[in-house]
Amino acid sequence: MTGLFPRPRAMVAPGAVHVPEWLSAEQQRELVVACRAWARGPVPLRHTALPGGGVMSVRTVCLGWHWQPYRYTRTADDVNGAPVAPFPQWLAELGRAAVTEAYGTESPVRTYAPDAALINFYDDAARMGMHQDKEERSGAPVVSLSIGDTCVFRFGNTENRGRPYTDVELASGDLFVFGGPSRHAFHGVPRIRPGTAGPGTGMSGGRLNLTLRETGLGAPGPDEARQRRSREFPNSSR
Ligand SMILES: O=C(O)CCC(=O)C(=O)O
Ligand SMILES: [Fe+2]
Repeated sequence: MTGLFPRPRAMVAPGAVHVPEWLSAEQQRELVVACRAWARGPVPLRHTALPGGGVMSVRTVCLGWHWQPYRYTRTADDVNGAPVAPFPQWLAELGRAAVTEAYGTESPVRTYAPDAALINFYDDAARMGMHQDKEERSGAPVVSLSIGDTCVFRFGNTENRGRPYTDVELASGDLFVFGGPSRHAFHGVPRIRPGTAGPGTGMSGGRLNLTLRETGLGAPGPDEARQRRSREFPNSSR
């Protein structure tokens, strides 16, 4: 929702860009509908079990690759063993548009090809501790889209969970992209601000966040396939 005061676009750290109100109201509603369908399965929205025995307060479902602490798999072995839902082409295109918005058309990340998404649902009490997104082998940026209640998003440094960090209010429709020198910055969500979402999202409460990532784990790309062919058929010109 457009507030009383415009919230300016900001470079929070080198490579970390906050673009307020990037998604239109219609895009937000469409994403909410899509997330509802993904939350129904084949893998349900669940509190991720942590190695120490606890569970995360956030509920999560994945696309493309299933994330569990601390790896990606094609099946949700810590939930119901089902294959993870596919990562749709339209979401990859939205991810490319987000990266172009953050870094400009001249940026080499025009080739951004996200193949995994974590869809996180936060109720009023949910939080996410400071962590790095580091199970990906690709150095490509992470694209984060927020819908529903505003949260405090803490964006820190690449060394440790503590200061220096910057607290950013992520509201419905906001885009946050972190790549380059900020790709492995610690970040987390210390607080949700209940009841702050506008009425137009189709959500009755809580906060939805989608992070899109390039895992670097997928099927071999053209270069890899070509190298393999030339190993197998050394006289081939391809
Ligand atoms: O909810 C957010 O804004 C951050 C989510 C996040 O950091 C993650 O899923 O790894
Ligand atoms: Fe993260």
